[in-house]
Amino acid sequence: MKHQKAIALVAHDNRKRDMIEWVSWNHAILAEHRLICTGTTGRLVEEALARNAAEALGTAPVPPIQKLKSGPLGGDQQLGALIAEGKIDMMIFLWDPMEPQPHDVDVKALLRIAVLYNLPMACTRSTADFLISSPLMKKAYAPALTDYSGYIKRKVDGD
Ligand SMILES: O=C(CO)COP(=O)(O)O
Repeated sequence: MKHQKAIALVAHDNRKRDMIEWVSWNHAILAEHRLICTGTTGRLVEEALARNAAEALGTAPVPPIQKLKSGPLGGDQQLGALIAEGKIDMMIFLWDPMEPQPHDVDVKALLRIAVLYNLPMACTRSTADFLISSPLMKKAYAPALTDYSGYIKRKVDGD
């Protein structure tokens, strides 16, 4: 991943306030990167950053924001596919530990694929603070990937 990072932002409904506060607080740093969000999170993030930018009289630019579908409508899966394609550099995913989601399987799949690809990922605001303030944010960085070639070449019934 290069200096400018593709940062995925996702928050469940009970965590959206946290996400909005976090992006507002980190507006200046986020402005140096690209944001990819699930639908509703993206709309709220965009509105919050636009509000901030207006208050700062245009001195804080709003970073480019790509909005995927809403999470339960396929957005989590779209994001998972982008991770598998190597198009996401890090993810802040504030998921709700107190309420089951209609798309629990998609949430689990997104978390799994992020771990599979050794993606820098924060699921709490405090970890997000550590990630965003890491010196690695300003550098190129290549997460070590597990070699799955043995798995890909394995013999299966029918080979
Ligand atoms: O459901 C989500 C993540 O699992 C988030 O989706 P929204 O950002 O569209 O609310």
